[in-house]
Amino acid sequence: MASMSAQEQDYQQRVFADKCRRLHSHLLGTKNLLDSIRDYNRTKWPVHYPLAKIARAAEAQSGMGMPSGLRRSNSISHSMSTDSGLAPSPMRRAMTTEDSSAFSSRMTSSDDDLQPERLLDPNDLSVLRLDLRLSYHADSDVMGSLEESSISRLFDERLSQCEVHIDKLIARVTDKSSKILVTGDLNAGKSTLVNALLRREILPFDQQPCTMLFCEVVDASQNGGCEEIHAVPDIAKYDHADPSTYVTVSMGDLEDIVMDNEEQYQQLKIYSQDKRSDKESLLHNGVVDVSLIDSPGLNRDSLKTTQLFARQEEIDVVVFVVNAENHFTLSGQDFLLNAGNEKAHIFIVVNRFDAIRRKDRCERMILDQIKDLSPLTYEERQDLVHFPAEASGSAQLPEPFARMEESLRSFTLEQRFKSKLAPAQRYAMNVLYDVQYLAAENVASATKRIQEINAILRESMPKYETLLTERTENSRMSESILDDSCKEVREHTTTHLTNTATHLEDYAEDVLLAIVHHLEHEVKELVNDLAQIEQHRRALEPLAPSDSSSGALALPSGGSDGLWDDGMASSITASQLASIGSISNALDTVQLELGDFVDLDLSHNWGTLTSLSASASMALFASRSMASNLLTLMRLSSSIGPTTARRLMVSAAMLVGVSSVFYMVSDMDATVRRKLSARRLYTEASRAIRPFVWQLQHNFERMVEAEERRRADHLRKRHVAQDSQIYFDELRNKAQDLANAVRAVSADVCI
Ligand SMILES: Nc1nc2c(ncn2[C@@H]2O[C@H](COP(=O)(O)OP(=O)(O)OP(=O)(O)O)[C@@H](O)[C@H]2O)c(=O)[nH]1
Repeated sequence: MASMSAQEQDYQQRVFADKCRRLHSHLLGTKNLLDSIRDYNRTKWPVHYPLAKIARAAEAQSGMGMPSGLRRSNSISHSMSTDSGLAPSPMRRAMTTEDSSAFSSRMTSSDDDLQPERLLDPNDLSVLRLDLRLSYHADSDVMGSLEESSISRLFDERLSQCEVHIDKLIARVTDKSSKILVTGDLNAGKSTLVNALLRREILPFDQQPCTMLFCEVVDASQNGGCEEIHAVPDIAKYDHADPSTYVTVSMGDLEDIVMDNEEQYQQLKIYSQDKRSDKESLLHNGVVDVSLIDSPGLNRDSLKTTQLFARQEEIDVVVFVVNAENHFTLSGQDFLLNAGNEKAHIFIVVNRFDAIRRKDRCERMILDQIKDLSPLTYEERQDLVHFPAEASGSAQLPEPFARMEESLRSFTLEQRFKSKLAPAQRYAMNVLYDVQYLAAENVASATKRIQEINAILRESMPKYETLLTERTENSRMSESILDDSCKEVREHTTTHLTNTATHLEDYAEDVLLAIVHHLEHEVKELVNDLAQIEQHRRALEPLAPSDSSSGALALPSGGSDGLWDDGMASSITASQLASIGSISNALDTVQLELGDFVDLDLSHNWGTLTSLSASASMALFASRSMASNLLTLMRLSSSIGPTTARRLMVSAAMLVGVSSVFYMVSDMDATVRRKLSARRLYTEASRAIRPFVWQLQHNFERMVEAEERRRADHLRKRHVAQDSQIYFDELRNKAQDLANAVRAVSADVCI
């Protein structure tokens, strides 16, 4: 790669600044989209996560016979996966499973430097894939076993993580410096390489593993030109202007700290002066501030490896140092596979190559490995894969090392877009592809939901309409039944009572006639007696003085001979009450009262009653031609004895009493008719039946209300689904537009 002129450098600076600005804006847009999805997921529509499809994709992936190292585990157990911009092909969303064979043939090809083909099924997610530690199968209904809310919560967390990562990418895009991570297996020669690039033996090196923490070598100009070593316990809080965030270490103690660090420091910041010119120095080069980070061996322990992965977003260039004697170990392969997802291009330095006897064979074998592990790196192997001889620190470096150094400088400086902006661009693209994919899934899900609800509403409509009709019909019918029932009760009651009253009347009449006959007999007997007495008196008349002054009938009055004493009255009243009480009981069902049958207010009506009874008795006497006999009786009463008169009067009193009852009973029908009017019977019956009608109508109302609530609930859900359909459709379009804009940032990457 030829060096750029000052003019070219200036132009490239401006282009780079423009790309940074655009990418920064798109990253913000992407973050806003995620924010909007989070909000929607929380408040309106739990985002449908296509677990089953992803499970099938995972199975299809494993069915394609990919090497185990190339398969993604179902669980994103590695934090690298969280942060990586696992790049899908622009075509991957359009692919179907039928395309999988074609897909597999494209696995190692590339149509876009920034969009390396993913080793994933098209129906898959990358950045927004959930960390579900499940062993699921395509056939199993995983969604069914997981609460929708749990998925929603996990998805919310994933979105949150993505937003945090985008914030870091934004910080990177606006950062004016570049970080080069030097990594590789234990004792591969990482520290030796960094020292060679710095032309100073700053970092300790040894035949045995010695680097125990990350050592970042930064140009001293970033520390006011002062050479210092800061041991940083918490790199997230580090501020070189705040001494409380680090411990200053002398150059003499550096080796001890690097070799013996026991987790007390996360990182060393080594501010070093490079007295070389900008053209020669990698740290200060006149274009961008570069720092070199030496790291512990990948296979030292998982903790440091994890830390390394977690810090991926801060790294612009990865220099992977591989020991030519060991080739790529498993940990090295794993790193390249994962790092390659975000850092499509890895700068590879094959160390200890000088010690190899069959160099061509070694070179071929290592390149073959690289071809599998990092296809894009392999494609640019001329610039990115180097086999330098050991840099001994002498002023005159071997030619392969000089070429490697120039390539690294060029890769870092001239292709900063690839090394610095591309990871952010790739990550944003992956997020936006995932958003499009999820948006499409949710549009489909919402559409399906709407169709289901429409089907439910359609199917339930006849039932609802029938219910409404039946409610109206029931209301009308129940009123009609009520009316009919009341009429029936009224008629039945009237008939029954009339019959009862008639029977009572007949009975009373029979009793009265018997008494009348008895009385007639008594009167006849009495008349006969009187006739005999008369004869006897006439026979004796000459012997006795005449007493014609007492010709009038003298009824006994007062004392125990009184006919209408209270005892008699109460006796009649009690018997009347007793007989009529049974009727009252029989009529309880319609809540009739005794007073409805007879006028029992005797205290007020007694006078009327007695006079009417007397009239009735007289009428009976008249009808039986007893008037003359009675008149005779009355006329002769003065001449009969008290015993005979009492018999007569008792019989007469009985006649009067029975006549009174007869009157009351004979009047009962009229009283019943008067008091129990048709309207009253109707009202009473209605009052008795109405609660059942109300209950029936209430039950119908409740059924209608329940159905209406169900329908309202479905309508509400359909409304939410329709909103979601619109929202996710718009989201898909926005994500697509944004993805195009992000892609366009790299359009003029080569100037
Ligand atoms: N022959 C040869 N030896 C090398 C080369 N590079 C490094 N070494 C030696 O390999 C040993 C380990 O080198 P380091 O730089 O300490 O390796 P490292 O990868 O930093 O080791 P750790 O940080 O402990 O993982 C040292 O003795 C170096 O002199 C090389 O290119 N050729």
